[in-house]
Amino acid sequence: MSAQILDGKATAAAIKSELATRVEALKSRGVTPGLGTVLVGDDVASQKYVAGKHRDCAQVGISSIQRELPGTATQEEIEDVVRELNADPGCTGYIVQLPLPKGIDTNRVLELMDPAKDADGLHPTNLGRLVLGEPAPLPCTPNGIIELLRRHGVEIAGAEVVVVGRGITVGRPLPLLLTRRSENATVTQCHTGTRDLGAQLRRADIVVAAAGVPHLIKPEYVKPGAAVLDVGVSRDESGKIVGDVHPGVAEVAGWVAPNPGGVGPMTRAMLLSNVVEAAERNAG
Ligand SMILES: Nc1nc(=O)c2c([nH]1)NC[C@@H]1CN(c3ccc(C(=O)N[C@@H](CCC(=O)O)C(=O)O)cc3)C=[N+]21
Repeated sequence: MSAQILDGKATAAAIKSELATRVEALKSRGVTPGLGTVLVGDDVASQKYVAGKHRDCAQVGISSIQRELPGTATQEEIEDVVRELNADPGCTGYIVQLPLPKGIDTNRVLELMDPAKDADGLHPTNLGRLVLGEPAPLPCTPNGIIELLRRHGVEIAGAEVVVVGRGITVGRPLPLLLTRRSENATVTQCHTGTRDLGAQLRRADIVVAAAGVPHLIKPEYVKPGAAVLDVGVSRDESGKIVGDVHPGVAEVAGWVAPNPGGVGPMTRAMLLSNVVEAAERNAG
């Protein structure tokens, strides 16, 4: 028996069509949401991601603001672009595509962003608001994971969730979202220092693999029927994406989020959602 698919591509398409309706309503009130991207350097993967985000914007009716700087850009030049987008009334929200080139102080750039325009939900002020339970734009990948589970009817309340990874974009913030009263999951956070990963994973109703270690999650670690979401993006010699979840897991799990086609498209949909929400908030 093979697992059912948590279809991120189809779910993201449904969310985008809902967002398009909300954008139309905003436009009839004279407001057009705008998403800005700041891309520094010529990393091919980053260029592809950013291009994808602007394609998404076009589908939903959000206007795109693209800023590109060469890999030789200085700290001051990057910060000037951030200040410019902070001041631009046409820019509802924006992201600084990560990673930034070596030698750039990334945290200094991110802290300079206007938290109200933080489409990633990763500004220190907004992460702080998440801890405090105050309204704020939510981190896109964790929010996308919850939305993907919810829209497939996977029960989160009362579930034992094991999150593998402690990165800033997924592993660290995801447990904060899952343990809110509105989600009510019980969460264990594992990482490369976890003594017996298999023992932790075998208890899990939901596994989120965000460690960036190819095929870390083996079939024998997975409880039959569990939901397993693969957020790992490593690449093999030919440049193909290799996830954190071993392909054999699909024979044991009840649900799997494939990679690609699972969490990635949801991340992009939640980015658009943060921009539309910010525009609605501004419109009053
Ligand atoms: N400030 C910032 N915010 C980010 O959100 C951010 C970032 N920097 N830097 C890089 C990572 C990576 N990331 C992805 C989002 C979607 C897919 C995605 O949609 N992937 C497709 C496939 C894409 C392919 O085949 O290459 C999928 O999973 O089906 C992938 C990767 C966002 N990131």
